[in-house]
Amino acid sequence: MALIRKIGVIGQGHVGAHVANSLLMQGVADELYLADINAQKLESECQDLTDSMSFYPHNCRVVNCGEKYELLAGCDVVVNAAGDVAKAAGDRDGELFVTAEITRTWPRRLVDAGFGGVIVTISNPCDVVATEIWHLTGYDPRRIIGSGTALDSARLKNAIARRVSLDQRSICAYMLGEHGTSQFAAWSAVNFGGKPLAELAAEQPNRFGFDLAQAEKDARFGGYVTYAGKGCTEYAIANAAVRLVRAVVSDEHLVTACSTLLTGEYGESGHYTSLPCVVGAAGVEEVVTLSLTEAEQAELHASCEHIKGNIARLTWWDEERRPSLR
Ligand SMILES: NC(=O)c1ccc[n+]([C@@H]2O[C@H](COP(=O)([O-])OP(=O)(O)OC[C@H]3O[C@@H](n4cnc5c(N)ncnc54)[C@H](O)[C@@H]3O)[C@@H](O)[C@H]2O)c1
Repeated sequence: MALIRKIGVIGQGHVGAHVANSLLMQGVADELYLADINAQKLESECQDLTDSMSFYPHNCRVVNCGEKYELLAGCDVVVNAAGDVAKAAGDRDGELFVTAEITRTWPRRLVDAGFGGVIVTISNPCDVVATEIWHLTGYDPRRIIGSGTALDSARLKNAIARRVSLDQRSICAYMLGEHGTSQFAAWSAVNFGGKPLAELAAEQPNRFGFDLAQAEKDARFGGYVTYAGKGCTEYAIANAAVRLVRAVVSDEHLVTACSTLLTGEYGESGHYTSLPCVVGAAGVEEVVTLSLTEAEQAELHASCEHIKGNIARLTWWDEERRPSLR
């Protein structure tokens, strides 16, 4: 019996539509289940994707699920990209009350329909939404992955690669903490083929002794550069999310930054944020705790405080938790 890979995408805006296209371009899905409250947009996206089927590497059945989230219950992975990106123009937190409300709709319906897969959630503020999905579903937290700083880490590699003239994929570098402005570069962990950045900077200061603060700023605010001219960011986040989906469906045990529930790492617990994680069929299988410097740990704590502050703004949170979690 052939394995049928079923992937769902909730929200067919800029990001969700690119996730769908990227999944098909990379041949990751055999069946694609798309949902959105905007019936016309959804129908148009389904038409455009199926019109492209002759050009994708594999055939795929595309299912228009409308708002029937229950139809996604058989998926191996569901990607959440529902939101209203216009509200995030100046700050991702601007979408807090919008995405928090949206998240009160679909997760329970997936639970009640017997969903047994992994959720990759993109919608902002990413760490808060991931925490909320965990609270509302009561799932094993490893099954809920926030895309978190997977994207920001790619932006950091882009910023470093431009300065040192190396392939981005050959650089090990992480932005950690919140997928928001409180994220930070874990410079102490940056290495090239196993050689730490600090050693290279001492040996070749002209090439590797670049301005760390400026490179970090490029990563932290790269999304706003993209947003400024497009009113959204789409290619990089879609590819980052599909990378996570591939790691799950192929049980890759991929090491990547992503947002996961903290359970005591660096003294933090009870909410999602990004650390390097091992991602496979079960979702987040392990969290990699780095030997962060004291200054980096202070940045992580500040980032966690910001996420916890946003969670505290959602006053209905406790009443709506699933009983098993009270
Ligand atoms: N985590 C990241 O790195 C990252 C990067 C880019 C965008 N984002 C976030 O991803 C989300 C989507 O971004 P976008 O540019 O596609 O936004 P968008 O406004 O273009 O599209 C959002 C889509 O969600 C749909 N939607 C709203 N409520 C829904 C519901 N209850 N069920 C199903 N669909 C619903 C809308 O109809 C719309 O089609 C936003 O929250 C955005 O901030 C996150």
